[in-house]
Amino acid sequence: MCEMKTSPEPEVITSDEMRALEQAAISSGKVTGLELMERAGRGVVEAIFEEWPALAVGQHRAVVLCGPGNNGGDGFVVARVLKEAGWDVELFLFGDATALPPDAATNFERWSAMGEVADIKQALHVDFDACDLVVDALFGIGLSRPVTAPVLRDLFKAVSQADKPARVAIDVPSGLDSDTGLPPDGGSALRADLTVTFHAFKPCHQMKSLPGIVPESAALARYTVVKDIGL
Ligand SMILES: NC(=O)C1=CN([C@@H]2O[C@H](COP(=O)(O)OP(=O)(O)OC[C@H]3O[C@@H](n4cnc5c(N)ncnc54)[C@H](O)[C@@H]3O)[C@@H](O)[C@H]2O)[C@H](O)CC1
Ligand SMILES: [K+]
Repeated sequence: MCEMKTSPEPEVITSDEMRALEQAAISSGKVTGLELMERAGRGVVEAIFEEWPALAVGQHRAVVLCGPGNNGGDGFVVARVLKEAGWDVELFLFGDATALPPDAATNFERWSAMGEVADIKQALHVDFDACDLVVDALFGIGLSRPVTAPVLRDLFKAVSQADKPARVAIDVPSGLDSDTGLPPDGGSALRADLTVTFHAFKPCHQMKSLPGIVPESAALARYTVVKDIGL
């Protein structure tokens, strides 16, 4: 069952509509992509503390999984904000840090000044049941093909099967197409307990079930919340 915590009239927009809104705001000079990313990352942390108030106090352990695009960029912001709050944060990157898009690269640098960036393969050695939080910043609305990389398939299974950690997806549970809510061509998808999306719901957040998805990679988000990023 996928519930959406929403205002009376939940707005739903497509990923193309979201990109157009972001681009218009940036082109108008109203805001920069970097500022939108900062607001997004801070909105994710806010949503985490609202959903799990116990995490808002004291020290906890987070694992942040970053991808090669701006969804990963949001993950670098989340990692930095949690570290600044006194958390123990481990960050793993899937992709080439030198090929990150500009805003993500800036946040890669900001994170690198305070913490390590390990290769995603190292995340397979993490005991996820010793973590309080796993942040999925691998893919958002830019997923363009099935997730088939073996390291990601193995990682998705390990995270999905862990009992302890709160699993939070940034924007979209990775591996799902944000407009269909399904993994393209039977690729893998990462389970989320909470998805934090921005400005408005996307069609994937309405999915009641994921027909045909491989059970152990069930990606159905229990809850989706929308955070305003000032668009
Ligand atoms: N645009 C903005 O100002 C903001 C965006 N936000 C966040 O950005 C993502 C969308 O970022 P984008 O770079 O367009 O896409 P992704 O990060 O989701 O992924 C693209 C990246 O991943 C590669 N890729 C796609 N599919 C696969 C695959 N199956 N296997 C391997 N690699 C894949 C692709 O080649 C790209 O390199 C959005 O969701 C938000 O999280 C901010 O939140 C707000 C500002
Ligand atoms: K994600």
